[in-house]
Amino acid sequence: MDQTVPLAPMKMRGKGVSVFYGEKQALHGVDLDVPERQVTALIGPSGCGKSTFLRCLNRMNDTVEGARVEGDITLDGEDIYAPELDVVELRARVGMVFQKPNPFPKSIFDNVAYGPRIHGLARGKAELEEIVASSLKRAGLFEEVKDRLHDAGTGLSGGQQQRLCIARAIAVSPEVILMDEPCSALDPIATATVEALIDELKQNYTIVIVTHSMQQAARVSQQTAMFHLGRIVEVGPTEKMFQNPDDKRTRDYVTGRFG
Ligand SMILES: Nc1ncnc2c1ncn2[C@@H]1O[C@H](COP(=O)(O)OP(=O)(O)OP(=O)(O)O)[C@@H](O)[C@H]1O
Repeated sequence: MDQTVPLAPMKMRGKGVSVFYGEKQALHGVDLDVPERQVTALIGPSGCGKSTFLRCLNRMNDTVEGARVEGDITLDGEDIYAPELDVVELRARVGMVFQKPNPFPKSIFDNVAYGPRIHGLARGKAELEEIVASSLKRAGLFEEVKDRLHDAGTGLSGGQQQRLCIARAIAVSPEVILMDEPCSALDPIATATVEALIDELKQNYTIVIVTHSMQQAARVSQQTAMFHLGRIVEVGPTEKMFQNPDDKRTRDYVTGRFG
C-alpha cells in the first residue's frame, strides 16, 4: 500500500507507535508519515486512538499519568523521544490547538504574547507587539480585535476564541500544528472561518487534524489516515480515501455506514 502523498517531504514520521494507558493498549504499532506543509486528517470511530496518536506527536502523553509510548517518532529526522530532547522546545516546534477553545484568563494581547515571552522571542516591546499583531493577522482575527487587545480573551465568541488559540500557537513560530477537533465547539459559520484558515495556514505549517466531520476531512486535508481499534487500517491521499478507498472499513466510515 502506498503510505505517502507523492512529492512532499516528510516532516514527521511515526513508526511502530504503541501507547499504553496502564494495562490498556490504546495504539498498536501505528506507522504514519506526515507530509510537510500539507494537512493530514485522522479519522475513525470514537475511541480508536486518533487523539492518542496526535498527542504522541508533541509528547502531550507525557503529561498523562500512567501513559507509556513505544516506537519511533521523528521530526525532521530527529527522535522526539530522545532522552536529551527538550520537551518545552519540542512543543514550541509542534504546537497544539484543542477541541474546546481554552484562552488563558488574560487579555487578548497577553494570550498571544505568552509563548514569545517565555521563549524570549522578542527583544523589546515593539518586537513583541509586532509578533502579536502578525500572529493575530495570520489567524484571521486581527481586524476584529485590534481596538480591544487589552480586553479579556475569554470575552470573545467561541469562533474568535478558537482563532485566538490558533494565534497563540502560531506566535512561537511552530513548524507543525496539531488540532484536536478544533471546530467541534463552533457553529457552522465559525467552522467555515477556521477551515478557510487551516487551508491558508498549510502554506507555512504542517498540520495534523483530528476530526469527526467527514466533510471537514474532505475539505481541508490532502492526506487522510483511517484509524480503527488502535490501528491505522488505511492511509492515502484524501481524494482516494473518500472516492475509492481500498478498505471496506474506510468505505463504510466515510459514507456514514459504519456500525
Ligand atoms: N488518559 C487516559 N487514560 C486511560 N485510557 C485512555 C486515556 N485517554 C484515552 N484512553 C483510551 O484510549 C483509547 C483511545 O482513545 P482516544 O481518545 O485516543 O480515541 P479517539 O479516537 O481520539 O476518540 P474520540 O474520537 O472519541 O475522541 C480509548 O479506549 C480511550 O478510552
